[in-house]
Amino acid sequence: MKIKGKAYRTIWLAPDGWSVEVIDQTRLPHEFSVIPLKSAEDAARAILSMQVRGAPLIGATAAYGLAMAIRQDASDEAIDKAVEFLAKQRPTAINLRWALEEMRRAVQNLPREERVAAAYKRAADICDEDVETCRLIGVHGKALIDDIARTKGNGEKIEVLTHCNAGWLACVDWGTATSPIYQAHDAGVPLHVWVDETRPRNQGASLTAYELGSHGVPHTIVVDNAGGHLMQHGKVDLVIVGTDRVAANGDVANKIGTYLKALAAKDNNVPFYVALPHSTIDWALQEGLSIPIEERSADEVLKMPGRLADGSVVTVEIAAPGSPAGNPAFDVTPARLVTGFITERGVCPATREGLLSLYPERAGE
Ligand SMILES: CSC[C@H]1O[C@H](OP(=O)(O)O)[C@H](O)[C@@H]1O
Repeated sequence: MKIKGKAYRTIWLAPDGWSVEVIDQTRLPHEFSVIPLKSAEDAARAILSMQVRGAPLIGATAAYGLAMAIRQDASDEAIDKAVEFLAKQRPTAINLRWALEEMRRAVQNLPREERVAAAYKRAADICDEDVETCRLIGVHGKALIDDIARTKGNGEKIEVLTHCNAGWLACVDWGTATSPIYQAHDAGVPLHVWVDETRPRNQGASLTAYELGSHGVPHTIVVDNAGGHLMQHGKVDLVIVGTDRVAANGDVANKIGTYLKALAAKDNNVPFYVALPHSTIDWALQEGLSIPIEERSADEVLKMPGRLADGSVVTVEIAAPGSPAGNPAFDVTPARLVTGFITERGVCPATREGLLSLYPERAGE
């Protein structure tokens, strides 16, 4: 997507042809900072610190991290070690493990001297595939928005609520939950987005609002606890969120607070859709409550970054000194609360049968 008229992806090969550059998302929205990643260790650090974040982008970053590791040592042992080192950085998004296994498959049967080129090719393809996959998610999601617009009638604005950031900053481009929004907006569909701030790291207020504002999409930041109220008062026509892992039965792991939004949507008969690429489906997992939920630092709850009037960015304490804090980073929304999935292959019910209708090659797994 474009920032100040310049088109960006979230990760790209540096001019040296072997390292990569990424946008440091911990500096947004106050500072647009591009940082180099020159090793698997750099990639791991960027993933853990959330300089890069979002399931597809975590996978893409790890793919290049592994390619850089293979450039250093293409032995089977080194590859296995680098895969496990990168995979352990964040446990919930299945895209991390998916991308690393895709990379391993791309090189494992090759002679060592061919592995570096094959690794960089697969990492580049993972990025290119993600861009097209997210574009297609937008195509199918826009059709859904068009249907709602027809039902709502007389050109009224479509009100969409989203949680966290499942935008182009969480992917290589387009985003998952935001791709339908961008494509509908660009097609002239009148819409407005309620942006959940998404405590504790405020990916909504800091990243989704930054994205939508840069693209000219009308939006309003709201506190996480406002969503139910907005739905109760008929101010939400559709909820679209992203996901970090979908179990084979349709249960959805996503940013903490998603489950509560889904409960409010169910109670108010608001359609609740989850946008995802194929790489986010965990076909080996039969239900969602066994999805590992990342527990992050208490400091993310107890402290918050902000910009002072002089433009400097500081971190301030926002809680009672000495109080402990819990920080589960994700929750699991049962499939029964999900209206449907928006994927690159189309829209389906949030069931195993629904997923298999779009991915029949997975039957029998
Ligand atoms: C398209 S994946 C976006 C997904 O990732 C976010 O988590 P995090 O910011 O911690 O990486 C959030 O769950 C989004 O829905």
